Amino acid sequence: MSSTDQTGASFNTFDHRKYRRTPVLPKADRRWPAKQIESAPIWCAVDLRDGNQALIEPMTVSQKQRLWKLLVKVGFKEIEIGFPSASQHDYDFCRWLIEENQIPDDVTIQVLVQAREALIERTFQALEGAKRAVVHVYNSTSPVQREKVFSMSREGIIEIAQNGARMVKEHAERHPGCEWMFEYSPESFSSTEIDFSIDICNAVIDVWQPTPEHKVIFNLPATVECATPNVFADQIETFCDGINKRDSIIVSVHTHNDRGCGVAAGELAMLAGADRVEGTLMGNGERTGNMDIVTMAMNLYSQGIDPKLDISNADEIVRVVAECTQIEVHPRHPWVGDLVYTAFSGSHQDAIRKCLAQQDPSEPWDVAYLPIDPRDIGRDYQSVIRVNSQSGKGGVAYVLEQDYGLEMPRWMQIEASRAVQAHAEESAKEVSPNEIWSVVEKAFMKAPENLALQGYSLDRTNENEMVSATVQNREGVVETIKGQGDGALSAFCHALQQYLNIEIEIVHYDQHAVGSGTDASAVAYVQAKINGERYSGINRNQDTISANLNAILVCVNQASEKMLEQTA
Ligand SMILES: CC(=O)SCCNC(=O)CCNC(=O)[C@H](O)C(C)(C)COP(=O)(O)OP(=O)(O)OC[C@H]1O[C@@H](n2cnc3c(N)ncnc32)[C@H](O)[C@@H]1OP(=O)(O)O
Ligand SMILES: CC(C)C(=O)C(=O)O
Ligand SMILES: [Mg+2]
Repeated sequence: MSSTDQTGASFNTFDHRKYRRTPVLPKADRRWPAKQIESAPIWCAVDLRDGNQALIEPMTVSQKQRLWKLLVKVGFKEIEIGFPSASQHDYDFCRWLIEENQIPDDVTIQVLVQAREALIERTFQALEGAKRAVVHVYNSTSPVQREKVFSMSREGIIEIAQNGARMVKEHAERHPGCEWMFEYSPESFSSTEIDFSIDICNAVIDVWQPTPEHKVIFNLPATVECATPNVFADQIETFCDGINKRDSIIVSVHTHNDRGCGVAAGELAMLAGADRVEGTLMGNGERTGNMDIVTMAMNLYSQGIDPKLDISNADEIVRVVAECTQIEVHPRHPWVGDLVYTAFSGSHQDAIRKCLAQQDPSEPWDVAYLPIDPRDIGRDYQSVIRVNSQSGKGGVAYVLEQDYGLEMPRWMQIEASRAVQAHAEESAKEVSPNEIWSVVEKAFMKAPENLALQGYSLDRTNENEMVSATVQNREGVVETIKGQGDGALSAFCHALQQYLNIEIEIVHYDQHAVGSGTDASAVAYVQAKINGERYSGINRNQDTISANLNAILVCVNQASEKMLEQTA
């Protein structure tokens, strides 16, 4: 297939010449780049409308009810509940909210409607009995919509907007029992010439006559995201500068994510003057979705700004949204995906483990690779470090410390990590904490029992420790061996040296307690050079000396096994 450009030349498929660049506004007084976001915007959740209209199977009333309850729980004070004139489901849902008193006093519902008489009438029927509501009316304003969809001049499009605004106002006046608020969206704002966007909104102002006490909302959508976020920010700043009665207007933005910058555009729009942000949880919505409110709220949170939304139970949010929309959340979704606080790679694990160990709970969060404390959103540290073939000693050490209480010295971490790495490479899979333990147990704790310790006694004379130990060999013969040294470990090595006729030199030795009180035990780590080769052993025991002697026995047994293999 081919099409033609303005000069009559044909385009191929995947031919970039087919597309036009979005112009950048010639703006001399750009102020937004020097600003910072200081506080959360007024949030409006549009999950039940924009999110819903994009689903393969729109939500049932009961799914909407569930999502509504979640939105209220998360703390939204403005919630667009649907397009009641478009479907019976949306109408019934609106009636349920009102008739069943489901709307908390501090929450305002919002409904969307086209600028069309019959639809506006039906919308007000749906809102009968509401205490407070935002009626959101829209029509599209961009050149392509004007020329190809509506076949109208700018004047005709302004007339649609003014008629819609007038009808909404008149209906509201007929229902004085409700505290009404009006919202107008020049749909496709981001693709509309900025002077026309300002003109059409000023024309709506003429109808609605807002005041600082009774403001109206102008919601400026990037209906289809078509440029870099800075271009959108320029449009918002220019709009804020040019609109009449700015003090009577709440400037709202509603970005979509076609280029993957929905959140960035929303954030830059706030710098440019937007007061309010519409979006959805995890960004469900038309095509690539709406602006993701969870992401923007967490972006604020991670900068020390109160997002005015409670994302502390992220897993519940993810679960309910996925169940209601039937769309899974990607495991790498910003802030709330399953894998976003998990490090597999060695150097990341090492840095995280060191930083977590130094993090003072009374100091600001300062942990490499973890932009927030995962516990803030209900995640635990358990899953922060996971091990596969990309992992290093830090990860293995972290898992063994967290799950099994082993505080391995650095040299032992290196040994353990080698064994786990070899296992991971062989299996080509993630290695679970259980498997890590099994690998370490097999390699360093459970060497074949060529020699087993049955008991020992110590006798200290002058500077020397005398050890007398009962050992059983693989044939079941029990013997008492004796040695002396400047401590129990060296005395035991001396005894083993004589008994087995081998050379033993302790290269590393460490030990620590695990637990406290009657549950306390000791863990000993020993690395020994036996007949010129290094072996490492770990033993955990109620008794510290037994832990030490057993750890050296692991090394000796490994060496014996190797010697047996070599002579076989
Ligand atoms: C960017 C957005 O998300 S906008 C919101 C979009 N959401 C939805 O459309 C979901 C709900 N909508 C619907 O279910 C249907 O569109 C309904 C029930 C509201 C209306 O359905 P229908 O009357 O069958 O018509 P349809 O939506 O196709 O309307 C197109 C007509 O309305 C006109 N129209 C479209 N939008 C608007 C508007 N905002 N204001 C005034 N007229 C409009 C069109 O020009 C067209 O007119 P024509 O029939 O004279 O050619
Ligand atoms: C109705 C409007 C606000 C909309 O959803 C959009 O333009 O994306
Ligand atoms: Mg939208």
